[in-house]
Amino acid sequence: MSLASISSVYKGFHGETGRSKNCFGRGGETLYIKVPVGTLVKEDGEILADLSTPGEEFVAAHGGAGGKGNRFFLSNENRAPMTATPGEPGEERHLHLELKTMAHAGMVGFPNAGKSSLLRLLTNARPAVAAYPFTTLNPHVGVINYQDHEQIAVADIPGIIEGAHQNRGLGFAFLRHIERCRILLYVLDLAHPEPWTQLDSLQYELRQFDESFPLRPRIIVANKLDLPNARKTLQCLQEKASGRIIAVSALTGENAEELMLHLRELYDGHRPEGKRAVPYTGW
Ligand SMILES: Nc1nc2c(ncn2[C@@H]2O[C@H](COP(=O)(O)OP(=O)(O)OP(=O)(O)O)[C@@H](O)[C@H]2O)c(=O)[nH]1
Ligand SMILES: [Mg+2]
Repeated sequence: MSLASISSVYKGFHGETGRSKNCFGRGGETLYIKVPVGTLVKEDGEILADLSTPGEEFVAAHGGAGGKGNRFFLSNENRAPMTATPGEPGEERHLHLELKTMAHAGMVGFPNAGKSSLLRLLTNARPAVAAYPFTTLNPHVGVINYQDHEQIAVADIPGIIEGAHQNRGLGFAFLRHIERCRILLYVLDLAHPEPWTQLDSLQYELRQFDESFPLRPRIIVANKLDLPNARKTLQCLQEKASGRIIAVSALTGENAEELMLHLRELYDGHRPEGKRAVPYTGW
């Protein structure tokens, strides 16, 4: 992802004083910020602008009015004016620019569910994996490469817990990184005795953030299928949750292909009768 480019232009009247010296009226500079996708936030946290069109420009601070150069004072009476006036100071502002992650699919799940492990299995990304919660502190994006050269970008964000919308755990501000994801992967942990409660909590937290989240195409991914009691827990989960559940093991790679194919189906929007998505063979 390219970083924001910041450009500035002088605003003001350029002039000359005397015969040889150049001088600018002291007007400030107008700062233009060009970002891929991001949010400009004021120091007090107020969102100033949501820049959602890649490459959109935003005037972050206006330059002051320029001063008048000596040419301005040129007249019939005064053919060589030596006067110039200072301009006004420009606007000064401290802004934070938060860049949003862009991916086709976003993974949400409780800490330790195995989101980062899955991203490592499916893509070229290498986020840290560890047996403690909140290992992931920043979003990561990996790309799944399909045999027909189609690519699907998947984002892994820090874990969400119950009450995240009230700032529990790491809060749910990270959800803004998957705001633009068309597809959501709910990653559940089959080591949890009741993963369906995780699903309910996740859906609830997501709805608090954005009403449209629960309406997006989703895949329920039940991870850690390799664990001893996982299949029994999976059966209960299938009875309690609606929609297709894909059980996988990020550890052994079991059913990873099924997950990738289903993701591709959702990505393509539909699967024409009789035509299968192209399996991934790069691993
Ligand atoms: N047995 C087993 N362990 C797994 C599997 N997937 C992940 N783990 C383990 O679960 C722990 C957490 O995995 P992570 O991938 O870091 O989990 P996460 O969801 O990214 O966690 P946070 O970043 O804290 O939200 C690690 O010890 C992994 O080795 C799996 O399929 N089977
Ligand atoms: Mg992680």
